[in-house]
Amino acid sequence: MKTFGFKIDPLTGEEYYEVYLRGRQVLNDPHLNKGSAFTREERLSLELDGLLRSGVSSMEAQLDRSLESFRRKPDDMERYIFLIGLQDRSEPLFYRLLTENLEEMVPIVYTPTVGQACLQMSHIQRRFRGLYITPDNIANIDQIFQSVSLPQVNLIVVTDGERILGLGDLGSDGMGIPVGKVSLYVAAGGVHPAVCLPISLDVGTNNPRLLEDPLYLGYRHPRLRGAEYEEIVEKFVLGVKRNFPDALLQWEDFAKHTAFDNLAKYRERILSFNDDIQGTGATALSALMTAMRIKRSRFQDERFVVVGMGQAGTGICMNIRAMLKEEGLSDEEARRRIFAVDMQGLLLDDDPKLEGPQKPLAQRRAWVEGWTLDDPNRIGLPDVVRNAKPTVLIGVTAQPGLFSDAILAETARHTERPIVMALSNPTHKCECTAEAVWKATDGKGLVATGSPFPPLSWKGRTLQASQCNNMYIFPGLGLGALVSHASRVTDEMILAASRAISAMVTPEQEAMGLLLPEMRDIRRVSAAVAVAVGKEARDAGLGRLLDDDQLEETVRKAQWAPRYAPYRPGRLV
Ligand SMILES: O=C([O-])CC(=O)C(=O)O
Ligand SMILES: [Mg+2]
Repeated sequence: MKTFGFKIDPLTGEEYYEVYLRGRQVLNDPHLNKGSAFTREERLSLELDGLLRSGVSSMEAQLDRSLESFRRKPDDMERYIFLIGLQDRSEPLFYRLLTENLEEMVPIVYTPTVGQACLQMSHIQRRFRGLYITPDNIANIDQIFQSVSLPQVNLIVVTDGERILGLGDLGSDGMGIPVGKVSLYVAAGGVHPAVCLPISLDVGTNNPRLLEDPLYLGYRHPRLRGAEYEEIVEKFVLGVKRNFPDALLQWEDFAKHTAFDNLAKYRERILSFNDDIQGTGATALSALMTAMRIKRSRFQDERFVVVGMGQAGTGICMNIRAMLKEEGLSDEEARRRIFAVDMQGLLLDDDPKLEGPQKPLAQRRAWVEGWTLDDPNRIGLPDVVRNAKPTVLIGVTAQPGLFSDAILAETARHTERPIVMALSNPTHKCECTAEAVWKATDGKGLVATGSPFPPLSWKGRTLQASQCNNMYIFPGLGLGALVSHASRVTDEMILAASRAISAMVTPEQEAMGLLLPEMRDIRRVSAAVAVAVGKEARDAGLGRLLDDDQLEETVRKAQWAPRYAPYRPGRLV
């Protein structure tokens, strides 16, 4: 049942919501509730008289009150619970507070605190948000989708919870992630909250801690695998296509194999992308593009060590390879510059366990013949760093401390300005701290991390690490694909997004070592990404035929600024 619709008064041109609820139902709907800010007229017409205290607050006064409550909370988890509570009471107020305090609040509703929240989700759960699809209810998917009260659905973020950040299988406790991603779609991208739907595809969990926890709220069953798993995903995707034909689907925090399989299987069939492979890969590429500009270097002048061949690591390697080839290198020349390391050590071309996407990334055995090794049977990270002399070190392993002081010092011996990207989330999974890189490089290292780190004063300068997080990509990518009516998300659109982000880093920011724009500019960044994506979609014949100015105007208008719309009572349904 729809609770409201977007309307324009033909007489005055006024935009308003036509509201189909009355009384306490209005107050219980987070899209509609304005709390003490309902005007006297709305209080009468929507039957709220007597349900609210007499005073009428402005949104500004409500923001002051909310900020006061937020800052009174003793720790980040309590701040998270407070903000989710506010989101459940009033979305416009929550989003206004979030957009006005991005740097303070994004680390709470998103990485890293959202990770802590997911670890405890069944213990801190308040209201439920979005949809929970399980093997028990998949047969009713049409009914479930039809019951969504949003006026329309354009954006879906779905997880099956098997690889939540670097925290592993959290079952449907992982729903915090799609919820957090939607919060950033709205706050950073400007997508309207009433078109966004987070979904948990809850196919069970293999996490014994959850299966044994009496408070666990998910589908209490070992994970579906193989054909059973594929069938539920297929039914889910078909259900999305039938019920929300204009929606973009974002795959989030699946385990590696299902992430690659689902992306390959569905990217041509439904407008979709995988945030962890493509989003993280594209943000890392942006950061590298900026680093090349700072160092006045080219990709072909660098040697890249990438540790952790999961989704992000593979996506990053594929992007680096694409750039090397764009600079004119052959396949073999590109291969020589990328050292991909996983569980087994350096990937080598004669390894029978190599997976499909890893094959072009493996080093030739003959090329490493002369290397000095700690153990002749395995080429570990220290061996790679000592012999390959990387200029770029990228970690996506969820192994804290992997980039030890010794590894950083060895890297710094061979290059003055190493680029170090410790991308695992949340903070306690990071391969190294930003400070450790600066210490090892006398403040010269260029650093990006997945979770935020504080700046550091170093010999009279302020050094900053960029938060290399897919939040720079996905909100604008989604917005651009949607407003340009793209039929699918191509690699070229994502590359255009990477370039747009890097182009926004100013020379002053570069001087501080920043590789990505600052978070306070994220809405502008998302707009630039959306425009770049829309242009690429148009030029490839996959999107609307708008000229550049029209595209910019469309994106500008699409970005919702959180505020209360005026309400008028609609006929009750
Ligand atoms: O959510 C984040 O902060 C980045 C991300 O996608 C992940 O780590 O899986
Ligand atoms: Mg993710």
